[in-house]
Amino acid sequence: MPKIPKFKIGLCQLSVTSDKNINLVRARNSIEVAAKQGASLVVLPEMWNCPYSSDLFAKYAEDFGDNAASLSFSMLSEVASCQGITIVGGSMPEWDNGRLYNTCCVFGPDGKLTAKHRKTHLFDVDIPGDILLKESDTFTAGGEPTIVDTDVGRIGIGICHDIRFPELAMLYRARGAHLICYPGAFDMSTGELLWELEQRARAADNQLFVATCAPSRDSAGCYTIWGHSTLVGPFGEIIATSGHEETIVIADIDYSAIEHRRKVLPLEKHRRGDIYLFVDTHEQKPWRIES
Ligand SMILES: O=C(O)CCC(=O)C(=O)O
Repeated sequence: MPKIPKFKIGLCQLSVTSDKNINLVRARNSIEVAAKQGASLVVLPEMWNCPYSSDLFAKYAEDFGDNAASLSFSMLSEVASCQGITIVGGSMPEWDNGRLYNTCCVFGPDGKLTAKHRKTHLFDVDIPGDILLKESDTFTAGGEPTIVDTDVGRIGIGICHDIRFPELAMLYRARGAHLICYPGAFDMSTGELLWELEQRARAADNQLFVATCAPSRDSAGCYTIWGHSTLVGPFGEIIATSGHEETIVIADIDYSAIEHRRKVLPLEKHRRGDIYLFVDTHEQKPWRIES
């Protein structure tokens, strides 16, 4: 069990502009307000410091290896330590050795980086008359799942399209995650139908908490964002959610609900591994839990 079984989470749904400095100031303010309202874990949206636009990712990207040069990285680290909170830092475009990644950095209450997740499933989509996007033209996909022990429990990280893959969430559950955080930026075409469904499915199937955080609809970028940052409990129930405008969702998490749900409905015992295979990639790859 984590050090704090009960705590408040803050989901900062931010309006992203084309001015990175403004985005940094807004994100910092929002994190501070969430912390003042009692949040010990704050989650930011996918691409909170850069408009969601393939032609801009490279321009806004920073190299997190050289902390001093990365304004966004330093800001998150500093505000985490000033407020004494854990931050799941949404995602930002990252340069590393000439490659561009869509990356989520997690910071502990001492301001230290505890984990880094690079979006593993890139969003390549072509729905005629609706949406055409090929993230893989711009980004390199991350090669690893990311699970991290924090002051507020064991957290698995996914970014947006990663939520569509139940296998990743199953893996996090198998490794003892209490909560999966998915910074995301679903657009209007798949958002209305699937954003909530995917979150509730990942939470209900795995009997754990799922938190998502998106930019607000008025954000700059190449497509219109659905919004609706949400916290879902281990029975698939929506605990708190938002509309599409800039806001902060503050909600209580009580991890004893996980134990309770798993006791009254022991899905792990019902699982029929004899008729289907749950491939635990732990067998194939050494597993690393960051802390
Ligand atoms: O999977 C989807 O429908 C949306 C994914 C997405 O918007 C993203 O990964 O940025």
